[in-house]
Amino acid sequence: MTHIDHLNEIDRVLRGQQTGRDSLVSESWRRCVETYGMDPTRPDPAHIVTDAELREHREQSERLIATARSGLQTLFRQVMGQDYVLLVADAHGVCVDFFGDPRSTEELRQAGLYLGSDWSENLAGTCGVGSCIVTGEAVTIHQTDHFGLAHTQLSCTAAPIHDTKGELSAVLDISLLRSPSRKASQNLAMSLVTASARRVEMANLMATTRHEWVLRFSTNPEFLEVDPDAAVALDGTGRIIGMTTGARRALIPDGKGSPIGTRIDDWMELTVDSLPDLMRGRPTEERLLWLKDGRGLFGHAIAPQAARHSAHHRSPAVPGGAFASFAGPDPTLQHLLAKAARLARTSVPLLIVGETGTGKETLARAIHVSATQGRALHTVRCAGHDDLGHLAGAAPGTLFLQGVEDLSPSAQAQLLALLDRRSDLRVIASTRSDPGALRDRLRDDLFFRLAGAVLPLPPLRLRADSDWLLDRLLRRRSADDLRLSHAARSELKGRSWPGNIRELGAVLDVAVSMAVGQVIDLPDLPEPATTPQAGATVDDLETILAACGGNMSQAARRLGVNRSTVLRRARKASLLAPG
Ligand SMILES: Nc1ncnc2c1ncn2[C@@H]1O[C@H](COP(=O)(O)OP(=O)(O)OP(=O)(O)O)[C@@H](O)[C@H]1O
Repeated sequence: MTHIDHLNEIDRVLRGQQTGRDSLVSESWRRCVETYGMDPTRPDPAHIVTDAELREHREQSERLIATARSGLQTLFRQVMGQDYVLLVADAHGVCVDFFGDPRSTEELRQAGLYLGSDWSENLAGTCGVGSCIVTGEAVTIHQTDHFGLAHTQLSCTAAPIHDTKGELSAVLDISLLRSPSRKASQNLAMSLVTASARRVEMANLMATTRHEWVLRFSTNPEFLEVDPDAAVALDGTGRIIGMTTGARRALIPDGKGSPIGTRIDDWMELTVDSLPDLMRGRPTEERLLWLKDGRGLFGHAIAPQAARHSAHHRSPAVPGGAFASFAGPDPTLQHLLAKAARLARTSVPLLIVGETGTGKETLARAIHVSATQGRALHTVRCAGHDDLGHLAGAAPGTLFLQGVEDLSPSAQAQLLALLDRRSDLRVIASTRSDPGALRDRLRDDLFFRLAGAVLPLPPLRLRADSDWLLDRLLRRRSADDLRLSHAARSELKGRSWPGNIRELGAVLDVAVSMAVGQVIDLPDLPEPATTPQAGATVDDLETILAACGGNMSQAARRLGVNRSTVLRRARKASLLAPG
């Protein structure tokens, strides 16, 4: 095509005629003339920013460049034999990183394929980087797709790189000074550039969200762990706080809106508590995720890495990582978690003791996750499980025995034999019985194999962090920041919760669906499922009073007695000054 033909075609496109050009290209030509006032006949030289400006652009993209570099070097090695150059432009269109054959430096520089060249559409006209920035999509701008006559030899294929919030942060472009005339010759370039952009986004997400859960997913189980399609980062309540472009596309196929700030269970049949089931160690085919619209994907969860503390900061009171979201400001629980975090790194068998629904399994998973990144978690529900033969070939990792008091005598014997053979299985057991009663139910030799260290989880009525827990459970259930009225909060804090956190969760499920507007009020709460038990020990009374901040009426409601009874018992137990 001659220059005259090119100018004629632009003229025809401007007059609304179809010339067979991609609509993306003809729209860009229109913008060049009608919005930027450009003239295709004027030979526009490449726009190069000054050294000082380039330094500034590079400084702003520094982290991205560092994250992207090794992946881009690999990409460059793949394409350099075919005379491609590779450039990274920032979101303004300025080339901030560049890989090209040093022998062609001068020719490339003249074509504007060099550090500091500004490829924004309003300066360079229709071009790979500029059109990618305007459309937000991967594009190939091939030869005469370019607007300006100076660029009609080039072929440029560019893909956007978004930051973890979905904002455009850079453009990756591979260009050829001389290419075959068919645009389809650049299809391979398009696959390479989009795959590389996806990997840069993934590397950036992993580097910036180390202390959060990351859920990676893929339609293809074989590539799930080596090169997943997409990923989201989740905070401890399951809110999406970071994503790759692939994740936005998978969750919102029509591209309207952003999943940032929403909860993962708005999109998938999944809660943050089930993430440990998706960790490496379980066969990939079993790690299926279901999107709410029925599509299936394979998932791979990566647990938060514990925050590193400096030596003088190693207070056992603030365990991080998987333990961080387990409890709020309750000194007993914080102490327990610090102990659990230390024991997690050992092979000491652990026995977690607590009433139903107090979080024994949740704690066992947190210990597993923080101790054995990527190893298997085998959960055995001991009630009704008489044959443990299937564990003989279990992969190394954690063996969680849930409700160990229910192990039959024959299962106890099998378990002992298994533990003798398999030192690569770390045992965590949970029980609702107190350790004395458990010892009566198990063989002595087994009891002592399991109870290396005992971790007692307090029932909800004795926890001092009920405000924290209420807020956490509520955040996980409502996307629109529902609040509890003062009366509703006080009523919930006053209940005795025989079903503990599980029961509280179920009550909040009802309350969230009953609430009108932004506030959950008393009438939105379901009645307690059972009446409270009045027979509290002196220890319980003291702890409940402390957990209720000394509030006699709240303590009375938790215990199911009236206020004067609490007062009388507290005085009798010398918990209050007489008077
Ligand atoms: N620290 C926590 N924060 C939020 N939710 C929690 C916490 N601990 C437990 N839960 C929730 O409470 C419910 C019960 O937890 P879990 O199954 O761990 O209890 P459990 O003590 O093992 O119960 P059971 O003895 O009846 O099997 C689950 O839905 C879990 O997600």
